[in-house]
Amino acid sequence: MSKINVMVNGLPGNMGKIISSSIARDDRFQLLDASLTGPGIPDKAVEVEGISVNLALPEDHENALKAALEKYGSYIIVDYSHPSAVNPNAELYCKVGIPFVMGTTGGDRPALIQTVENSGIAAVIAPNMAKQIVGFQAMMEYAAKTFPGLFEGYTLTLVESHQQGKADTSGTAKAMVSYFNKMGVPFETDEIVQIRDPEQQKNDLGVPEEYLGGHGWHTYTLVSPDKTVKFSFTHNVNGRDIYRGGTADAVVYLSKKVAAGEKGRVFSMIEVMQGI
Ligand SMILES: NC(=O)C1=CN([C@@H]2O[C@H](COP(=O)(O)OP(=O)(O)OC[C@H]3O[C@@H](n4cnc5c(N)ncnc54)[C@H](OP(=O)(O)O)[C@@H]3O)[C@@H](O)[C@H]2O)C=CC1
Ligand SMILES: O=C(O)C1=N[C@H](C(=O)O)C[C@H](O)C1
Repeated sequence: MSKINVMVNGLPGNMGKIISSSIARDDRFQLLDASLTGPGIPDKAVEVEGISVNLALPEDHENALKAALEKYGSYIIVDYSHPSAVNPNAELYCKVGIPFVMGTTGGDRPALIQTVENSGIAAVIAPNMAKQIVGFQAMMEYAAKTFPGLFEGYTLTLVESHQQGKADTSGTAKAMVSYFNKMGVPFETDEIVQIRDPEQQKNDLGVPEEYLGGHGWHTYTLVSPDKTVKFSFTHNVNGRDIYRGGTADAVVYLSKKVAAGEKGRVFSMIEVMQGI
């Protein structure tokens, strides 16, 4: 079976490094020797598992995508870049005609979906590629659909902790808010409590020292109107390894959808995991 060509954008960032390495080591995929990077990156190339990956600055992004088409023919993009890049990168992918997996959070999410739906390509878009967290999301989606208003009158607190350099509020947390809203809890994403102070993370939360630079901790707490009942849901991720498997599954899934002729379609990670 021929390999799936994959361009990982967002090198030399945290996720760009870990995902490109994972793709390069997986014999289902061929990592492309080019990656779109950000304006602040001085390096011309980075080495990934023995592959010298050329880094294209924003002014060269379109040329880099087209050059990769010339060199590799078809390929799929995995984007783990920056919230500010979500919409412009997606617009460029759609303009050049490259299907993509968008792991980057933030940006204008309704506009992101509209861009793909108005295009001739397909995409997988998900704020969290960890399959177990996607499974939890699916449970929340089921509860919200099956028992709307379930937590009417309850109050929600949502606390998320990430590494100090994280550019945005947790996209995972924002996605979960919509399920609680459907279950009768009025809550706005600007009420999400973000913890970014390493000392607080280490001393108060108990984030292990070695993961202060890369973790994603989320706790959702619901308390009844008379305060006699409390529900708490927590998912704490240390490091970034957990995102590898879901990202690979999303690439394989999208490749099959492209081969089936899907155009103008956005797929979620729940659909990827259901294989539908
Ligand atoms: N879906 C999921 O499961 C997960 C999603 N994420 C998300 O992935 C994103 C990246 O996270 P992380 O790797 O930690 O962030 P980093 O800041 O470590 O890396 C981001 C990289 O992208 C570069 N960049 C900036 N603008 C562009 C652009 N227009 N095109 C390509 N690259 C660009 C940055 O360059 P510069 O330094 O110049 O800005 C930087 O090198 C975040 O949105 C995060 O929330 C993270 C983990 C899991
Ligand atoms: O920036 C991160 O690290 C993560 N970002 C994603 C998000 O914003 O939800 C997923 C995970 O929490 C890690």
